[in-house]
Amino acid sequence: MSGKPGATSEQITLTDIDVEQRGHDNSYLENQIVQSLSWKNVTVVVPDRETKQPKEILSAINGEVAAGEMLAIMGPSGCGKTTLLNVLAQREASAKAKVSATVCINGQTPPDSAFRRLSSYVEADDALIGSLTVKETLSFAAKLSLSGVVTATERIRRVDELLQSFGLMNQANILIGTLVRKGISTGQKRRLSVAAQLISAPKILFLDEPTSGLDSAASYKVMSYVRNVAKKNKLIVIASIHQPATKTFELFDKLLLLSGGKTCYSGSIADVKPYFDKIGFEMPVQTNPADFVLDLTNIDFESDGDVAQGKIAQLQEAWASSPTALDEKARIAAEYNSTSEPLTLASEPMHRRYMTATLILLHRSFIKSHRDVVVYGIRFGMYLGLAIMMGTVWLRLVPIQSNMQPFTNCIMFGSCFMSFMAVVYVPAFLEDRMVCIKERANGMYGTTAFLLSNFLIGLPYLFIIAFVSSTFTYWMTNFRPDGQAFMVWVMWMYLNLVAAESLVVLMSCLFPNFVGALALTAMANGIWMACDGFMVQLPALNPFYRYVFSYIDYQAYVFGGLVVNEFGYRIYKCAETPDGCWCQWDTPLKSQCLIEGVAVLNQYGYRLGETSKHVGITLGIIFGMRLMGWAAMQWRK
Ligand SMILES: Nc1ncnc2c1ncn2[C@@H]1O[C@H](COP(=O)(O)OP(=O)(O)OP(=O)(O)O)[C@@H](O)[C@H]1O
Repeated sequence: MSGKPGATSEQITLTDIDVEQRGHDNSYLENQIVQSLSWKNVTVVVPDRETKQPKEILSAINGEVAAGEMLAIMGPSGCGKTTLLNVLAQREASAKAKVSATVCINGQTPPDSAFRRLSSYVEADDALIGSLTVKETLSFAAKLSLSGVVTATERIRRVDELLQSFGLMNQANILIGTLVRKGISTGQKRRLSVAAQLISAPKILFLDEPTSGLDSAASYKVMSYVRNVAKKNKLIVIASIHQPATKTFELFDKLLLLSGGKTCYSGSIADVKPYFDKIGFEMPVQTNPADFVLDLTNIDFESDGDVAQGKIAQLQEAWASSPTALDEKARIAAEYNSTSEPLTLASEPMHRRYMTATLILLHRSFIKSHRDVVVYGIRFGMYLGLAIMMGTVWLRLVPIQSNMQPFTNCIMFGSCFMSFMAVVYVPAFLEDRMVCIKERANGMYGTTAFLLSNFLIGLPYLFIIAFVSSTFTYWMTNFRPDGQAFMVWVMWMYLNLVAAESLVVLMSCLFPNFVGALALTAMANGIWMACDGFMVQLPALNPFYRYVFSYIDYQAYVFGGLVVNEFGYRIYKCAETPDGCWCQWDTPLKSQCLIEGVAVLNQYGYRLGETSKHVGITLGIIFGMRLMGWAAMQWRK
């Protein structure tokens, strides 16, 4: 973005007090800072997907919106609406895009941080936590953006005001809805998404397709709530919108119509018809103006491509040379030239207070974790079922030679399957991640607070799962009957679950879509299972798998730890034969027809006395996976 050196007029300073002082008489939402938002020469060039040559997807777009006005950005699919909205909101326009643009508030180009404090962006798809109620959603948004900035009483007042303003008072205590529990309607979710972004009192609101997926009645309702709030508080609203009904279209004050990345109209809604009549595209009476302009600019379904392109070029040229366009350009330039003080921001960016944010997120995750069965409930049930199944399949094994292999198999099955079943966590983590991405982009908190709270909230639940499931498997199977040995078993199972969940988090951060994350986690589990030393003992493992995977295979350390726990300190009876006794392994106790379990450890290459080292390595692997997950989320910013 281009900046402007040496400016002179009123300086915009947004302090904490500034945020708080919005009246106890007036609404806190009231905008007394931003008089106008304008932009000139917004041009975006991307390397074309096929030819790799530079391709202009937005060309020299100008526009302006005053306080209290709502602007609709419209045009056929692919005309550049979202790209423009992203540029105006100072977000990444498109992958590898080169952006040249001047975006001004009151004629000044504010620093990015000031711009972010003054604006909020509501994305096309709602990212809400389904297990929270409507009121809780707003309360957490308030805590995350305003803790330490306004008092708790003021936060509650803001939440109530927003519930009232968006017609959500009657739904305040209703859950938003999860995969297994129906909640509020799609239109109510949209209103809630907008309301949640208003809690920090932005002066400019960007809405990406706020009515997508809604019928015309619900679309009208959403936009009329937005309009009422915007008018009452003099907010600027800029929304990209598809095919609104006449009533919804008329809620807007201005239209910016794009086609092929260029402007075909920019101005008031009231002037749409006169303008198009004047340039020779007469709008029939009783026609929805939104439908009319979209039909005019959409050439996707035209049979004669050259004629259609010619029509679009005619519309673009007509606009570029129109007196209205030239006036608008001159006005924006004059406003830009008349001011010069740089904008400053007095307070620290909110996400710096990550300890506070971590605690608030922990509280929110706690509510989600016990209300939403998908998070831990389903896993608890599955692990319990698996534990009982294992306990009954390998029921009451006595310590005799012929049961040494079944004991080993049970350890292998338990450690691998416990890890594998963590894939059930993928959808819950992806929901949280999506919410985090949006809240982070609006400056509410950072990746560290999110991943730290996500890690901490899992620890007690995973311990409960490990303890309860181990209680069934361990005692029903008849592993070494010793309280301390049981607790060592629980510890390894716990580490296994924490590592498995860390793997899910890493894969979901690297490939944040359901199928991708699921497939990769399953594949990684397959590799860990194959290289954990049971299928092929480590000395015999192919060097590639041995050196690339086996040393970072947490399942290998878990399997080894459990095998040592069972066989390191137990004696088994050899098989009785008609000739007396047959021992599979020679150990010092052979003369007594007994085998020391250590023989099994020798077979697998495990040694006693390495538990602490292996616990340390497993903790290191867990830490490494979490760190890589963090890096992946930061990298995808
Ligand atoms: N790397 C690229 N190579 C070629 N074209 C690209 C590239 N990146 C973006 N585009 C094009 O830029 C245009 C603008 O995309 P954008 O998402 O802003 O459109 P839109 O109007 O919001 O579309 P929709 O209404 O369908 O969401 C699209 O036609 C898109 O195909």
